[in-house]
Amino acid sequence: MTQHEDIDLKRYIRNIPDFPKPGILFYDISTLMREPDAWQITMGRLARQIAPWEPDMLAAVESRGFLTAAPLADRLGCGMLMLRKPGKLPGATISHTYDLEYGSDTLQIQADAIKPGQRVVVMDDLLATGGTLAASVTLLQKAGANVVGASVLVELTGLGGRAKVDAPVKTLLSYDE
Ligand SMILES: O=P(O)(O)OC[C@H]1O[C@H](OP(=O)(O)OP(=O)(O)O)[C@H](O)[C@@H]1O
Ligand SMILES: Nc1ncnc2[nH]cnc12
Repeated sequence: MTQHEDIDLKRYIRNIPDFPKPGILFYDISTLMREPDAWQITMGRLARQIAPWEPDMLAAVESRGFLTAAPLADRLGCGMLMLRKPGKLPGATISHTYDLEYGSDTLQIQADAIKPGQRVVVMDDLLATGGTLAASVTLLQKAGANVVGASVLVELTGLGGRAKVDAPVKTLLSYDE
C-alpha cells in the first residue's frame, strides 16, 4: 500500500521540552502508539529492519523497549527476554550499571535467559547517549549471547551514542537537532 509506505512517522512523535529535567527535549512515542495505523506501519518497518539478522531472541530493554519487542517477537516467530531495572527479575541475575542522558541506572538479565551462542537483537525505543544500549549488549554478551544487532525506533544522532554500542545499530527515525 503506497500510501502506507510513504507515511512520515515523525509526524506522530511529540517533542516535550524540559522533561524529565530542564534542558532535555523528550521524544514522546505515546502519540505514535495512539494511532493504530501508524503503529502498525511502525511494527512492519521494524520487522523489515530486524528480520535479516535472523534472531533467535529479542532482548527488550525496560520499559519502553517492551512495547516494540513483544509484537516483533510475535511477528518474527522468535523468543523474547527482558532486561530489567534492579530487583524485578526472579532467580539468579547478572547486572550492569550505565550512564543515561539524564542520570544513571542499572539493568539486569536472568542468568539462564540465553542458550550459549543464541542470536540476539536488542530492542529499545530510543538511542540517546548510548549508555543503555551499550550496557544491554555487554550484559547479553556476559550471559552468552551472540548479539547480532540493536534496533531502535528513534536515534538522537547528535549525541553519538551508536559509537558506544558493540553491535550494528539500525534506526527508523533519526534526529540531529
Ligand atoms: O541512550 P541513553 O542515553 O542510554 O538513553 C536511552 C534510554 O533512556 C530511556 O529510558 P528510561 O531510562 O528513561 O526508562 P523508561 O523506558 O522506563 O522510561 C529510553 O527508553 C532508553 O532506554
Ligand atoms: N531525549 C529523550 N527523549 C525520550 N527518551 C529519552 N531517553 C533518553 N533521552 C531521551
